[in-house]
Amino acid sequence: MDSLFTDKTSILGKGAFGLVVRGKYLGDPVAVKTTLPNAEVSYFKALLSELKVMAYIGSHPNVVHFIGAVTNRIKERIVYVIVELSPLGNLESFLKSHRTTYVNFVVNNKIVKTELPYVNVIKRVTTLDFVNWCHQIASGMEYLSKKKVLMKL
Ligand SMILES: Nc1ncnc2c1ncn2[C@@H]1O[C@H](COP(=O)(O)OP(=O)(O)OP(=O)(O)O)[C@@H](O)[C@H]1O
Repeated sequence: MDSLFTDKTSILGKGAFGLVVRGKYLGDPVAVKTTLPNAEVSYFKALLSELKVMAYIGSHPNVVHFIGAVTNRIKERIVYVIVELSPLGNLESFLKSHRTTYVNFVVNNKIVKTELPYVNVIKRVTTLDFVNWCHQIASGMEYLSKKKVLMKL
């Protein structure tokens, strides 16, 4: 696990105090979240809170699935939270990197297209994807909000 901090090829995300890396669990790719060795205690506590929430939330198709956590070194303030890997990373970066190839199906509040011609071999993001993603996000949020009512944070 200490190689987490040296192996740059597997880094999915890194902040001033947190690190998310690609890993494997039972042969499947996963994301492993931890705090950096220099992290302030408040960041470690935030990760523990996140772990507590994730363990409580349970499973929903539109919420990143919690797999488990490595807590045997918790007294040294080292914890690894293991979650499902989102192969395309975070939505904001994905949208930004696809901005130039986006195909708009709506002009002046009217649907002008509903699909792309078959010749488009490269997958392009369209308005239909946006509608789909909005529905998925809303569905995940609805599940979380129902859970929140039941959880005392
Ligand atoms: N399950 C995952 N699969 C793939 N990449 C991930 C996963 N979780 C996090 N990442 C990557 O690591 C970055 C940091 O993740 P982290 O969970 O610390 O922050 P966040 O909650 O996604 O966003 P914020 O930085 O706004 O808190 C994400 O922006 C994403 O690029």
